[in-house]
Amino acid sequence: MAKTLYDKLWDMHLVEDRGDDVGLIYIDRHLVHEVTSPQGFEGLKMAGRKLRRRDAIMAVPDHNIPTKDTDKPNPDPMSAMQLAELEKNAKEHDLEYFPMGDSRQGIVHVIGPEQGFTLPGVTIVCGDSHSATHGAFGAWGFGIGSSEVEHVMATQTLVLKKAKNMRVTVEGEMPVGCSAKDIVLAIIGKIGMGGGTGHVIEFDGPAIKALSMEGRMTVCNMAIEGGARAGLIAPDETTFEYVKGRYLAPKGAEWDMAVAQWRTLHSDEDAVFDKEVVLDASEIVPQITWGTSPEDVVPITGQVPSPDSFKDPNKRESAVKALDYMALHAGQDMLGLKIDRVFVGSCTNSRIEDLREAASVIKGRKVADTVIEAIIVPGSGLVKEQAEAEGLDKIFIEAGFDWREPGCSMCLGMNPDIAGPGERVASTSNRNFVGRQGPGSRTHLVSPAMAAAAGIAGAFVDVRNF
Ligand SMILES: CC(C)[C@H](C(=O)O)[C@@H](O)C(=O)O
Ligand code: SF4
Repeated sequence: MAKTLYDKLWDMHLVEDRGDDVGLIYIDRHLVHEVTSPQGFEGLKMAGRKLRRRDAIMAVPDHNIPTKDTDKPNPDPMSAMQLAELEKNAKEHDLEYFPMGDSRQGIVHVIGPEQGFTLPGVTIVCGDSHSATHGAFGAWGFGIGSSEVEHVMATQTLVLKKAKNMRVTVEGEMPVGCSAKDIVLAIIGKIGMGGGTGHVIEFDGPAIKALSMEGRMTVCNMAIEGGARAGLIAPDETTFEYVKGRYLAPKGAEWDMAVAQWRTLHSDEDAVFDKEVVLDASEIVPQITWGTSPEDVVPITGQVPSPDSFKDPNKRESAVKALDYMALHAGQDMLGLKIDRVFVGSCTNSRIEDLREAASVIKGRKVADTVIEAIIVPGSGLVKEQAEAEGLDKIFIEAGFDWREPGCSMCLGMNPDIAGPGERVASTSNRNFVGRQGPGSRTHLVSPAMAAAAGIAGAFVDVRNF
């Protein structure tokens, strides 16, 4: 029977079929950060169990760390505790661990791929919802809860219910001024935040295949915001080229064997999907969110919708609340909306290509006087080094942007990088939930180019003619 890529990944990792689409699944890789791992390590200890495979874990601090004054003690005692706990556990279990200041340190979803820890065909989990990012490699990456973290540590397996298959095909060619972020925001705008519920989404089509690995990671990263359990893109030459030579990538004869196997990782021609969605990339306009859910998205040339335009009464009610929280009114133009802060970073948009995209807009210009702070936060120490080798840091600093150390930063209010109440942020992150970037903060999700342009103009502009 014809199989989808997800079917193949499921079958490859099925240890035991428990019937009714439930299976015991082998987990190849486990990424660990300071927020969701302490309970797992503690539980393991309490139960008197050992780590099943220490070599299957890569540990890194990212959420709770500051991105400046990193030589000073962490200002938040709770964060300091979590970080110390991670370090202690990493040492105790002799894990591959990249502490702050190590160039290999960064956001889990950036460093996994960078180190060749993320490979096509593997199952890769993390106590973190954006683990879908790794699907860009044709890896089955998904987020797990704290008790599952412990289960994986102890057994290297999970009992899972098989998800349904969904395919999002993006036809055509992406217009100039748009990037992967605009594609994925447009997809979420179309399918809604529940559109992928119960499904694994495979992204396919010429516009997806044309993306770099960085772009593919941006798309898969946000699969979860469309409700999906995971996002996938079949590996191809672009994937192999990215992976080749990385620290944990197979070498020599093993590389050739691996590539031969990876070439089989695609949906069969006649595979049937439970749900299919098709989009035309050439119709995509730079996207911007207006509300408090990633599905609340419009083209930059659009207006804030009226709550009355939603058929679903719950959606209508949440739109009223969102407009109130965001201090926007129905019919208002997105163009020209004034901003207070810029955040370029997060596991969605902090890779080298994202920084190049921002730099190309920023070059030779200055941050608007009205902007309180504009920060650019590389996803890892290696991204930072690469950006500096290309001189991007100079472009940012000369323009008045703050060039930071790697971490999750202003993506969420778990470290010193927060926006104040009522402040409007042009942000390249993935969630615009109420209070996400600090209590009362107002987030607008955009691409790196759009965020950079907003910083220069002091307001949202259409980067296509900026
Ligand atoms: C802190 C962590 C558990 C959380 C997640 O699971 O995604 C965070 O990374 C986020 O993006 O909200
Ligand atoms: S960058 Fe944001 S979305 Fe990504 S792992 Fe960190 S907090 Fe979560």
